[in-house]
Amino acid sequence: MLVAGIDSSTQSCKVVICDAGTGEVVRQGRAPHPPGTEVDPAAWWEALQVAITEAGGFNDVSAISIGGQQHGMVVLDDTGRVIRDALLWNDTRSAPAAAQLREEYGEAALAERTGLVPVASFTITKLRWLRDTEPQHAARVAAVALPHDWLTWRLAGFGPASESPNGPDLAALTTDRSDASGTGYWSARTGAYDRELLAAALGHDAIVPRVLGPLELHDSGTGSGLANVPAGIPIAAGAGDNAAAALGLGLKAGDAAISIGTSGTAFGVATEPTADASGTVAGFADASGHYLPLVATMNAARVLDSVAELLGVDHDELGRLALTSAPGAQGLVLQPYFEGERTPNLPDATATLFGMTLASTKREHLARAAIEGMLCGLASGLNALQDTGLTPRSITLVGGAAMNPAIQEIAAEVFGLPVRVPKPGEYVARGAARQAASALRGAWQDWPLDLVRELAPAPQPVIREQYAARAQ
Ligand SMILES: Nc1ncnc2c1ncn2[C@@H]1O[C@H](COP(=O)(O)OP(=O)(O)O)[C@@H](O)[C@H]1O
Ligand SMILES: O=C(CO)[C@@H](O)[C@H](O)COP(=O)(O)O
Repeated sequence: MLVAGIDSSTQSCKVVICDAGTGEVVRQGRAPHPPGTEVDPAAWWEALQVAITEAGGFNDVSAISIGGQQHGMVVLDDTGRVIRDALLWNDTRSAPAAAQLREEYGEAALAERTGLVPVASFTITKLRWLRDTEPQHAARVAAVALPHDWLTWRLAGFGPASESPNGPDLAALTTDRSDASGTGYWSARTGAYDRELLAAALGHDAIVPRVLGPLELHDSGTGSGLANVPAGIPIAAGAGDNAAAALGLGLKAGDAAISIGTSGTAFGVATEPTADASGTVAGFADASGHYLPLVATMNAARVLDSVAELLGVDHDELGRLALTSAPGAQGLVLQPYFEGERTPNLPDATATLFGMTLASTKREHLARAAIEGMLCGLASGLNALQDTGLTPRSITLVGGAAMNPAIQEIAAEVFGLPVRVPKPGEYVARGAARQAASALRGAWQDWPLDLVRELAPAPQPVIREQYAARAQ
């Protein structure tokens, strides 16, 4: 029996088709998403179709689940149409709206109420921005969804009447607890929406997706009429991408992972919800019924993309160059806030290169400084997770940049824990597929995880010391 998992992530859509019993990937496909932090959801729907086709279609698939980038604001009118382009998690225009919400309700009170202290990434701040900046759009909002909610709804055949066999039934929108917990108007602690906060942000109440349980299936199976997606395939609840990665890696309570994709995230599975009034740790729920405290940075894989491009090398060569430098990169420190930053909350920050001397201003030192600076932000995130009581024995590395051997080795120098590297793969999509298999069979399926590398901690304190001395 085969199941399909989808990762509709920031940069691309990935589809894996797996054996439901073993998790072995038998086919896969992918398609790019448009660049930018404001995207027409139609582009995700088109990319999904291309990726499904590249994966050979779903004719032989028994269940499907969608994981997706978290927090993106998808606003729908009462005809099921998307009102404006979605604002993504890495769009910082709602930073003033976030500050307003923090001022109105208080940081500690919001952390207690929703698990989150609002920053520009979270959906609630985007709704407040919409209310104040595009009131004509805010007034038309009948429902608010997240990327994976909206794609699930479309795959089930819902949407504007002219495009969807099942029409614009907004009550058929669903989500799961992991993605709901990233909105800022749902509480992982109570498992309920906070409608007062939703209305205070948007200016009025709206339909929000029904939160399915971890192994619950959508009431409708597939029904979109796509040529290579037969009608009636069961669709599972789906998840936010980090929670889906936790499923794909088989993380258990107490385990932690670090993902290096467009975002950098450090997260772990906890048995109790967290409420960090400093806002460093987001108190998310996971997709299994536990919790997923998480620290996210906005500057991760693309820092390396940018420095590799500057040096005129590919990722492999960037890694090789970095390893010819030495820990501390001869004093060169890159604070990599190219896109502003979320943790720490510095939405308008830019990147800075410190410590340039005639000796340090060399290609290999810049390559290493980029990797070290990017990993130092994640190491601080890991420490913040540990401060919440999480005591992981190792870190599992995932995401596009985690496949780079230099990043793996430098991670062992900065994280202070053993680093486990799984076989290259799409672990968000695999986690979604595992959820689909488990929901279909009514019990969690254990899929083995193949590791290709395990690195012992190789502490190089100079890296974090000199970063801390320079960084904001
Ligand atoms: N070997 C590598 N070394 C460093 N970065 C890499 C490597 N391979 C891919 N990447 C980067 O990883 C990113 C894509 O990772 P991915 O986890 O798929 O991102 P997302 O889920 O945010 O869309 C891209 O920025 C890509 O350039
Ligand atoms: O905002 C967060 C987590 O809070 C990000 O992790 C997004 O969920 C995007 O993930 P990638 O597409 O970078 O994997």
